[in-house]
Amino acid sequence: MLAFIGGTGLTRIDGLTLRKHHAIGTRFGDASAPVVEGELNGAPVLFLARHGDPHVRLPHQVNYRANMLALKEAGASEIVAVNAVGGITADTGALVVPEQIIDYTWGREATFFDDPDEPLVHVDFSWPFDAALRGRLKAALAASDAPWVDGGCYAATQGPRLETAAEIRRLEQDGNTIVGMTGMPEAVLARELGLPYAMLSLVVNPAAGKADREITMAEIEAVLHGGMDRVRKVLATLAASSPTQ
Ligand SMILES: CSC[C@H]1O[C@H](OP(=O)(O)O)[C@H](O)[C@@H]1O
Ligand code: HPA
Repeated sequence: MLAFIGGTGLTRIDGLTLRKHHAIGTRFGDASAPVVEGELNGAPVLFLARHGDPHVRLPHQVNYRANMLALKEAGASEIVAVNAVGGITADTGALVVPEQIIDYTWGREATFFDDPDEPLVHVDFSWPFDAALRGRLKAALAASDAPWVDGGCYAATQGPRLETAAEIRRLEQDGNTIVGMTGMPEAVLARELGLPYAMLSLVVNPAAGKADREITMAEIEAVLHGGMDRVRKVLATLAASSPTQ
């Protein structure tokens, strides 16, 4: 089943008809919220609120391993993760389907291979996002009237504070185009579980130093409101066009 992870501004999906809740405890603890199973645009889907419902867990407090395992146990066969991001070179309001990711987080539980008695696998992560799933996501975006960007690199920072202007300059020199706090270890855990994973990122503010003003939650929330409505439409188009599994 196609699964969605919603982040800031996407704690629930309007239009998702509820079938059941999976309250799954994993060997790593509980997921942020029960996994919702339902129907979106006539298609079966799963949904998980990354930060909980209501949104209570900060990015460094999310139990990413429990979230990903709970989705797999609920029947996820592929995952589209939605993120709010700052724009380094991408414009505010744009939807981005990144092609690469760089991990600047620290101290997070970032692997399932933590048991010395179990065989260790060094997963290939050259191309962190699934090409076929990205392709279907891009087709859904092309059918929408939303401005969107194909490609770019997501910088995963530790948070919960926003970055300094100097940090953003460094991230830009590294080749990053957008910045958020949750892409890692989520993306690599999906890879370790063998789940195709792609990200749909909404640019909610110019990254630090990219506009001549401070970043305020009020400006972010103003963009989130309309932006997540566009995201919901894209997800509904994607669900309806996805092979049922
Ligand atoms: C200023 S909002 C920061 C918050 O929003 C993003 O969350 P998510 O990726 O779950 O949409 C960002 O990573 C931070 O957690
Ligand atoms: N930086 C990091 N994460 C974010 C930002 C940002 O500017 N905006 C939304 N999430």
